Amino acid sequence: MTTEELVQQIHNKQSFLCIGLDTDLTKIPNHLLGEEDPIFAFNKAIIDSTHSFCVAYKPNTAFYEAYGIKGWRAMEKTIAYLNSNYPDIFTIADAKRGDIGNTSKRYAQAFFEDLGFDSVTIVPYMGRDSVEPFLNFSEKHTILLALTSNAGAYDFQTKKVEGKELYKQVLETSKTYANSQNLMYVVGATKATYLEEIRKIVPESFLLVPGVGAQGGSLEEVCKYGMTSNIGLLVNSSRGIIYASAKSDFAKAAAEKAREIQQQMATEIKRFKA
Ligand SMILES: O=C(O)c1cc(=O)[nH]c(=O)n1[C@@H]1O[C@H](COP(=O)(O)O)[C@@H](O)[C@H]1O
Repeated sequence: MTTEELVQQIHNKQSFLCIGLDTDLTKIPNHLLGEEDPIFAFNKAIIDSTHSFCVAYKPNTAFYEAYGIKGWRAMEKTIAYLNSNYPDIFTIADAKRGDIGNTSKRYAQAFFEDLGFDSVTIVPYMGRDSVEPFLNFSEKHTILLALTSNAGAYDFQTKKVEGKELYKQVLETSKTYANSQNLMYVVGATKATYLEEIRKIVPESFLLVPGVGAQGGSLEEVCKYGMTSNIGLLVNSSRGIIYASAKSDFAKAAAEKAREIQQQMATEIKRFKA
């Protein structure tokens, strides 16, 4: 999917919501456990009930890999279901990969070609040759961790190296990579005030912003510091939406939660344009 198509979808739906499919068998409603593939059954119900309120879905691969071959199959079925039923939706494999060049190339093939995701999250620590193999794919997006939402982000990402914070170096250096137009960045919603500085370095890039909902980040602050004329934001919530209810009404409850966030987003878009 091109960035232009993503922007169009955001305007059409008045939403820049990404729903995280962090599907956990210990949290899904009991009645689904008797299904042949409970993870896929849960995802399908969540997708069918929420798709009109969001523009992206982000399965975090850890939640699938944890169940071995069954989990991987459920992820394959989920992305195939999205691609055939809701082809306008942007898909993110939250896999946080990155390795030496020839290995990264294989990861890129796995997520972009075999599974058919639009994007994948990548750890920048191994540098240029670990990221560029992902950037080679046209109409695919590489989402580089810049400043993450967790407390450990302060261990390295905000530390100064040669006078500049590491997350700023990640942003600046990655702009020199081949095909850097295919880059997006992760910035945690819990670090919204940093967005002002981040926008000075990447004024137009799309940012994936996880951390509203269960982690307590503020949508209003994210928009205040991070929104651009193309919106430029994909704000993710996982647990706060998909586990809104653990009963048989789980899909309806998720839709209500997603709709609530979509309406806040529509207000933020209006406020920005005013
Ligand atoms: O790359 C991510 O998506 C990510 C980066 C980050 O800095 N913080 C973060 O929470 N995430 C992911 O975003 C999701 C957040 O889930 P909730 O806290 O349940 O909304 C999880 O899948 C995390 O792995």
